[in-house]
This record gives sequence, C-alpha cells and structure tokens, in this order.
Amino acid sequence: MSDIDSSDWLRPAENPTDANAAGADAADRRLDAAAIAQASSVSDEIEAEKSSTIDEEAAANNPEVAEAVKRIEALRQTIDNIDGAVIHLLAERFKATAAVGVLKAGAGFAPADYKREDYQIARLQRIAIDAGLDTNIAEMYREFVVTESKKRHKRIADAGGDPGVLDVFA
Ligand SMILES: C=C(O[C@@H]1C=C(C(=O)O)C=C[C@H]1O)C(=O)O
Repeated sequence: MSDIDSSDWLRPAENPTDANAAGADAADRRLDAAAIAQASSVSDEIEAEKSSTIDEEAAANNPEVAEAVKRIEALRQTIDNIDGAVIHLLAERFKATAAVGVLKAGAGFAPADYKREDYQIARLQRIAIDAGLDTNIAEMYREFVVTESKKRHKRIADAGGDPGVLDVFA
C-alpha cells in the first residue's frame, strides 16, 4: 500500500502569471486555481445562454441561411472526426501513463515527476505557439491529462501495483 499523501503530488499551481508571457519559467505557466475558476464561470455563462438547433427547416426560405447551414454541417463532420481521433489518442495516452504508474509503483517512485512536467509545459507552449493555438488551451489540456494520470498512478500504487483498478488499462 502507498503511504504517499496526495498533497505531495497534486501540487497546486504556484503562480498566476499570464501563461502567454514570453520567457516565463515552466512553473509560471501552470494554470492557477483562479484561472480555472474564471474559465468555468465563463462556461457557466455560455451554458445559461439560449441554444439554437440548426436544421434544414430553418434554412428553407433563405438561401444565405441555407449556405451557412451547409457549411456548418461540413465543419461539424470535421469536428466529429477530430473528436473521435482525440478520444483514441487519449485512450492510448492513458494506457501508456497507467503502464508508467505500474512501473513507478513497483520501483517505489512517487506518482509525480515535476522535472518531467516542467519539460512538458515548456514543450507544449512552444508547440502551441507554432501551431497557432492559444497557449492557455495547451496548458489546460496538459493540466487535465497529467492530473488524471497522477490520480491513476496513486490508485495503482494503493492497489499494490495492480493496474486492474483502472478501467483504462488494456
Ligand atoms: C506519466 C508520468 O507521471 C506523471 C504524469 C505525467 C503525464 O501524464 O505525462 C508526467 C509526469 C508525472 O508527473 C511520468 O512520470 O512520465
């Protein structure tokens, strides 16, 4: 059984510095709790807005709307393909990190490796900039997957290195 306390590995973000600031340390780019809270309050606002269902009927009497509907439908097919690919990639990522969790539990390593995380933060920021992606999105993605992966490492360690406790380990 692991005696690792979650406060040792679920490190709170240390710094509210703008994630886009050039030259900031990796630790400065970590999302802080306030940024996460702000992002979720914005999504609550969006949630509260009205929703529209786009369908052929709405476009029936207006060729401009009909054209917009056609383009939205084509873009949605691309969006659906991307979402499917992302889920496949996440499945593979969590299988790999679960396998790392088994090795760490066997070797007596803690779930977190902050040196590795700092490398990942800096790398993903560079990739996001090159790709034209908001660097906050890259950091939100990283924060999500790494936090989930460490939770699973802890579960594996608590189960004596048994990955059977996870539903994602193939
Ligand atoms: C998977 C690992 O464990 C943790 C999870 C990481 C991840 O999900 O990429 C990265 C570093 C660690 O804090 C690892 O050490 O490689």
